[in-house]
Amino acid sequence: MTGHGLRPATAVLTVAAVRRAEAAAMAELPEGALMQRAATALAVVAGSMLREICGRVTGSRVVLLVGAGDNGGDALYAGARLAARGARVDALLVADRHHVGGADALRRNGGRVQVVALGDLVAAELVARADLVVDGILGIGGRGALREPAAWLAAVARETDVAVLAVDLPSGVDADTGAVADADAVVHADRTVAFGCLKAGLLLGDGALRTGELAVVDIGLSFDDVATSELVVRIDDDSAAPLLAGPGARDDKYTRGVVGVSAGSEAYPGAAVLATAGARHGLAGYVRYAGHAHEQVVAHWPDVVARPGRVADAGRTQCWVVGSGRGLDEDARGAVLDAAALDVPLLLDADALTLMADDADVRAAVVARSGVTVLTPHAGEFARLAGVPVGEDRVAAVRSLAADLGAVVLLKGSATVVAAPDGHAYVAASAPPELATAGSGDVLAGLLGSLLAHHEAHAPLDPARAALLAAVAAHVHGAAGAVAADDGRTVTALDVAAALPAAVARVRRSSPE
Ligand SMILES: NC(=O)C1=CN([C@@H]2O[C@H](COP(=O)(O)OP(=O)(O)OC[C@H]3O[C@@H](n4cnc5c(N)ncnc54)[C@H](OP(=O)(O)O)[C@@H]3O)[C@@H](O)[C@H]2O)[C@@H](O)CC1
Ligand SMILES: [K+]
Repeated sequence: MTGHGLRPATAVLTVAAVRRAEAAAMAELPEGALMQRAATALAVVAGSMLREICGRVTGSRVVLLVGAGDNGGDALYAGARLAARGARVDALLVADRHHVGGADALRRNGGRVQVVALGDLVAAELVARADLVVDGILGIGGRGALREPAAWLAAVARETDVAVLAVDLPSGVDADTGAVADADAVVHADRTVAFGCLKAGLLLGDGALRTGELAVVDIGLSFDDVATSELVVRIDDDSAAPLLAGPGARDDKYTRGVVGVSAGSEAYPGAAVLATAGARHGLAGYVRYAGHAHEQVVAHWPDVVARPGRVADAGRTQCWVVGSGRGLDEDARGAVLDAAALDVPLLLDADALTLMADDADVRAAVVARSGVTVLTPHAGEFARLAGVPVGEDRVAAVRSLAADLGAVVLLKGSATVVAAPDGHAYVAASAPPELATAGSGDVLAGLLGSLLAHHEAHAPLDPARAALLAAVAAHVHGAAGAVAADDGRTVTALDVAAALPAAVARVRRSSPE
């Protein structure tokens, strides 16, 4: 795959791919043009932050933390622009070398440049009293935790609560994984301006917690030559909207897709209610339920056709969802094996994943399937399936398990990562923390199964498209969480399900380019 159709806000590139895209762009442009684009965009965001913080740029106090590389260069040139607009700009050099052209530009516009040593109280005072600190210590060239004196100044900024704008990436965060080697030696940004594209470290792991509000600026990088293995596609409203189109005038309930749900049990009827709640709003025209909680399901949702029998006898569907609260007994095992034997897409969640991890025959039956299989583990279930914990590189871990099992894997988390066996990978990173509530995953499973059934009814799914739909479902689920949590409301899984129609409508309203 190539990156045609990607935008800076949806393309998540590895550092190696950024470097190549950067080199290709530079070869076409005058010397330094990319850095000037980056610095211009950075100065615009810094200017708007300063206006929010102190009403104007003129007379505001800006401190640049400047490392050895081009990240520091961006900060220095942006600082020069702010100085030209009347800001009092101090650059604190924290490495043994710096971008000379950037420092000269800053000086020419009236800014000050000084080298800082560990314990330099004048520098600490400048940071503590600044209206805005610009973090140009490390960008995509950074490795590991911040060194001194940068770590110390970052701590001063954290402790004094001064506003921080990170250049490209909060320094101390691993660009490719979001790993933070030392929680005491990392910048905590209020905003981050990323250049050209996203990096996984801005969305995943501890990095996501240090990024603050994220802006991605177009500096003219092309994504045409980015390999699948170097790319993760971030799902936003614009990319999700085309996959959420409503029914056509000629559709009936069957052509819209039939989704089957076998979730819940006598012990856990709630999971059945929640999974079917999600399935009712995922575009399928018909929801079947097969399992022991059929009475509770019908009591909640009269539109769901719910029966106590086996999956194999439930009638035709374009996707089965099996797992949540279904249990681990022989009957539940039979439901997984029945569904695995059908050639329609199959989504396995929760208990079905535990069965798959613990029972070699179940695992073999799932791996041997010809139809598309989607697995939706949380981190604990992932570890049981993979035999190792997720680790710091979530994208690599998900790609690896997807390839091993020949299945689409959706790893739930504050950002949800999805990969297909061929390496196509997606991230949905807009879910509010309120989604971390019991039963929310059951709603997601039903929603995704319904979306899979709907699309399968129109054209047979391949794993890469199923992975895209999985990420779209996670995005819509996140949007529903945000709708449910609006105005500070508390959120239960049923509230998330109830908010799905409004979330779908919100995403549909976005107008792709
Ligand atoms: N991509 C694009 O299109 C564009 C990119 N642009 C910008 O360039 C940035 C990348 O610049 P870059 O390559 O110079 O790397 P950068 O991150 O500034 O510094 C790395 C230096 O820091 C050092 N160092 C490493 N780890 C360290 C640590 N833990 N603690 C302390 N020091 C550490 C390491 O030195 P070493 O230790 O190896 O001697 C190395 O020299 C990018 O993020 C973006 O802002 C834009 O200008 C235009 C378009
Ligand atoms: K930075």
